[in-house]
Amino acid sequence: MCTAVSFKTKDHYFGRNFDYELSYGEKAIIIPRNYVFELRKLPALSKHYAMVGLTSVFDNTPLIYDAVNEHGLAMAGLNFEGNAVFYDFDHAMDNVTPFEFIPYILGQCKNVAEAKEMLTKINLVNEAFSADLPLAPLHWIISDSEDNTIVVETLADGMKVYDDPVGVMTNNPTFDKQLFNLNNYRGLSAKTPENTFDPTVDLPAYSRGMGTLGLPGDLTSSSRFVKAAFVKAHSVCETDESSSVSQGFHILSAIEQQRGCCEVSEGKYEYTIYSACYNKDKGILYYKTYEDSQITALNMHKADLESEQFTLYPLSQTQHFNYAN
Ligand SMILES: C[C@H](CCC(=O)NCCS(=O)(=O)O)[C@H]1CC[C@H]2[C@@H]3[C@H](O)C[C@@H]4C[C@H](O)CC[C@]4(C)[C@H]3C[C@H](O)[C@]12C
Repeated sequence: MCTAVSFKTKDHYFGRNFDYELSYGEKAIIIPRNYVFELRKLPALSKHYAMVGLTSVFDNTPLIYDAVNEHGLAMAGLNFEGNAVFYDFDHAMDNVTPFEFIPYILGQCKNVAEAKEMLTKINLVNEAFSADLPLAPLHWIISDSEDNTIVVETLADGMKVYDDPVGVMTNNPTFDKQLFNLNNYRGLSAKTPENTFDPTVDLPAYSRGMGTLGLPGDLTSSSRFVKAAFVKAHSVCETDESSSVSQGFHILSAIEQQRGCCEVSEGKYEYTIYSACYNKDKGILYYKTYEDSQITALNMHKADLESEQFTLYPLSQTQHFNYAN
């Protein structure tokens, strides 16, 4: 399971939990403007926007999970098992493989409006990276520095591009159903509710937080969608960078997964391998891993963005303690 959330304070942020039972050797990456993205069905992208993100690398090729580009457009791929369909080659379209989709969009679009325009020409073609790395059944969230957010799903009846008014995406079911499900929680509130149940009966508010009674806390993708949307909608925080990034991780921690609670096969557990929080305006990736709660920051603007080589940064996987004595 994974969850992505966009939010804003003074700047605009985009966060993502990467939840899974195994790692493909994820690393942080800065990809400069002149790195040549070879494409399977289209001419290479030899000049494009720079980006910072999280990726695995196979055959010296970055296969990006989530990233933000130098114009503040962010994108992430999340599992969409059983729903994602990729299509046969279409001569009338720009055929892009699913593993090329994130760099293809972030390399060429400044914002969601440009991405929407580009999506009208894209056919996500059913070609895997290699025999060892089959097609990943993903859907994608794309969010810009004006906080416009869309979700892209390729279903049996074609590509759907949904406006995402809550700025949240998880996994199944399809996005329209996820959004509709929020209706079931429209009565939830950060405030203590009045007794409308039966005002003639004494029903005292015996606890704080009674407005959130019924907010799901389980690990299903539909519950995580509701919880992330509620927490984001009610998030209150100072607008400076430190407070905003801290708040971003607090939002993500509301739907993080502790190892042991979701067994996906005998002895294998899904857990939050990393949480990433991007400042879209400043091109900074902040991340934490399951093993290291300290926040690591990677600022793309501190790299040479005119270079032709990407730079990889191993994820920190040892806990950093602040010893008080
Ligand atoms: C499984 C990951 C998504 C995490 C997630 O959503 N988990 C929820 C599981 S569930 O719905 O609740 O069951 C996705 C995100 C990015 C994916 C990877 C990236 O797309 C890059 C390559 C793409 C290759 O085609 C397959 C390997 C791969 C390395 C992918 C493996 C896997 O599908 C990843 C790691």
